[in-house]
Amino acid sequence: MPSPLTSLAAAAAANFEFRSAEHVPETHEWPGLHDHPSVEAAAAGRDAVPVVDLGGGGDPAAVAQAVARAAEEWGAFLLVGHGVPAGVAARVEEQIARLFALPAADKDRAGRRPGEMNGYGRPPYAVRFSRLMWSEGYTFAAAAVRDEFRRVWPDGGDDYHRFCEVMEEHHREMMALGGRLVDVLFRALGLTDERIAAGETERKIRESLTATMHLNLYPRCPEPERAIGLAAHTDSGFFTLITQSPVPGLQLLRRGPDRWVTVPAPPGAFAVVLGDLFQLLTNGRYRSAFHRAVVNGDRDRISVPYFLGPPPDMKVAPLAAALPPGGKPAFRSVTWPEYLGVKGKASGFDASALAMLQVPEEGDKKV
Ligand SMILES: C=C1C[C@]23C[C@@]1(O)CC[C@H]2[C@@]12CCC[C@@](C)(C(=O)O1)[C@H]2[C@@H]3C(=O)O
Ligand SMILES: O=C(O)CCC(=O)C(=O)O
Ligand SMILES: [Fe+2]
Repeated sequence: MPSPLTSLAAAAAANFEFRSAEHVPETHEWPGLHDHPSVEAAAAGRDAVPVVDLGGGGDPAAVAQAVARAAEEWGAFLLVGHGVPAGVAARVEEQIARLFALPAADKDRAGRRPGEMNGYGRPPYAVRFSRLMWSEGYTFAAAAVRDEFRRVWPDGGDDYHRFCEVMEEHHREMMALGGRLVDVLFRALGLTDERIAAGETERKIRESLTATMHLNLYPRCPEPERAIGLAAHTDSGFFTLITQSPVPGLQLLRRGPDRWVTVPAPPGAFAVVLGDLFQLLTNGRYRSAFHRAVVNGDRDRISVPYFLGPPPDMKVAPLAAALPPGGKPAFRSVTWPEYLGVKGKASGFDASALAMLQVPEEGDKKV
């Protein structure tokens, strides 16, 4: 793991102005970005990013089969036919562009404080890296938007109210869609409708979902090959619904041969990315997706990941219904904050951290 930024470099970088940059400075230059080639998603074949259509008329069994394949092989898919009105994403993007265009002093009032998750600034895992990413971010609990954004607009006002209304509309739509998607993912695992509706754990998971939003602005970059918008990682919660500008930038790592597949960004589609806790919940059957965001030489890009996961005090364990007959859970139970602690100590920011929660199989030697 590269050493964290020195305080001097961090201070210099904090004042960095993306808009006036003609080059990528050393503080933002990432080595190893092209260790694997980047490829466009194909229309068919092994690099075709799976598309799941929830639209009416589809055979539920066929939808479940498509979701199971996507979740097992990619840990990600594009979601269409979801019923969320197109205007919601357009309004969200407009408001986020306005937020990030505010004077630095307004945004810095909401700066993320050390040890805190919420606020304006670099994403939490950025402390692990010695280089800076080509992006601005803002993280907040989706249910607390009004309190959070008083930090940016202490006096309230029209801009504040409009921003909050639009984020709340997005939150309502995404939470409803997230609940539907939990059921679809469970059905794809082979759970019966009865179990999904009435199984105690299954119901608890659906009804207690919590949501965090992280707003990303990737400013146009004069040398896009030398910078990264968001370094490669897996998300740690259950799954993430990503709204993105019609500018591709999200990439998924595919193995054998290793390559970064760029996810298309058709208007109206959400990218769904499974996180590590869903991998644990399904006893390893579904995979979290290792992904990153690249930057664009001509255009800004905005993405709005909506992270869904369990409440902080809920222990997540492999679902009984996901175990093979007579099989044992492969992982011990963990809360989301406990898992973030485990992952924070691992060498990469990916699902390999789950290995630390693995239950030794019978017959394994104790060391
Ligand atoms: C809910 C969360 C997921 C996240 C950590 C966080 O508490 C809030 C921000 C999320 C984010 C966004 C950028 C990448 C990421 C790895 C990070 O550092 O912050 C993810 C975190 C995650 O999924 O673990
Ligand atoms: O910008 C994107 O499409 C991906 C964002 C992302 O992976 C994240 O914020 O965790
Ligand atoms: Fe992510």
